[in-house]
Amino acid sequence: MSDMAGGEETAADGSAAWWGRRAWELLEMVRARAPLVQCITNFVSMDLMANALLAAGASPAMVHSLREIDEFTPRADALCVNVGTLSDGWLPSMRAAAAAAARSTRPWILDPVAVSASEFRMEACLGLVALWPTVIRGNPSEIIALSSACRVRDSKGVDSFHESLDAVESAKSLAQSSGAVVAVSGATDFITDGQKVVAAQNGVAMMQKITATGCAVTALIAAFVAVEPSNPLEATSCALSIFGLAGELGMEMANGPASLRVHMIDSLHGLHEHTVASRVKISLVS
Ligand SMILES: Nc1ncnc2c1ncn2[C@@H]1O[C@H](COP(=O)(O)OP(=O)(O)OP(=O)(O)O)[C@@H](O)[C@H]1O
Ligand SMILES: Cc1ncsc1CCO
Ligand SMILES: [Mg+2]
Repeated sequence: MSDMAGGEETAADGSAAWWGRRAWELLEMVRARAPLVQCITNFVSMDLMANALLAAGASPAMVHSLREIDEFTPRADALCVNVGTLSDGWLPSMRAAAAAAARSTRPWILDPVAVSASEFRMEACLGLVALWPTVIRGNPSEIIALSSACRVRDSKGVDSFHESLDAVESAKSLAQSSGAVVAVSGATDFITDGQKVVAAQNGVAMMQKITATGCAVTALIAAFVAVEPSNPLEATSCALSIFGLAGELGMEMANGPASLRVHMIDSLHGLHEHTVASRVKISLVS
């Protein structure tokens, strides 16, 4: 709960203490409400994504058949669409679910994995961006590529070849053109609504050595936006920071990527108010 003692920290004023309390408040809301998050995601990420959502207190559902969308998507509290292992068969489900979420005023979040890998992927992502995602979260190369809507010739894979700071201007322009909050992950995560820019600095570099940590944090963003749909900028910033904090705590017990994966999930599940309030590192950049 927000502690207004002192009186001066009543808004997103950029103070670390305010953000720490806000992150705890939203995590508590996720734990209390257990939002149902529908995930249409890649085969690599399904397990980590579902377990990260469960550890945070949300309720994951990997539902992707076109025959279930009209019935199921309006009942979900948020939708996460991830094009990591995109195929002709799944794209219609992604489009239908995004449209159904938008129609039922449910937040939906896009993860444009490796958007520059092929024209098929780029066209698919541009089509999905046109369906009004609430948030778009990608690594720097993905956000730069999607923002400029052209292929990045030096990167064809799912990993990023850019630093997140390089992508801030691209993120702002993508946010302005799409109407979505755009988040770029990295050593510092940057989150923007096209005007304000927020930085979230939790996390450890080893998280990049576990496949699908980015996919999992996108799903966590969906859970946070589900409980705070009126403020996707704050919800997205807090989700990224909470996930990074779980990585930091997990790293204290890990020997490498495989054990970090396990300890990160345990840490996400066990987060306490004092740890969140004192270790969340979020600030308003501009
Ligand atoms: N150098 C770093 N230091 C600290 N945290 C990092 C670093 N790089 C990435 N992270 C964190 O790791 C998580 C995944 O981000 P990343 O940019 O690797 O996503 P991604 O490339 O989409 O991953 P994937 O495609 O494997 O799911 C995020 O929570 C991000 O904050
Ligand atoms: C490795 C990989 N390939 C397609 S999706 C995915 C998971 C990380 O995005
Ligand atoms: Mg990714």
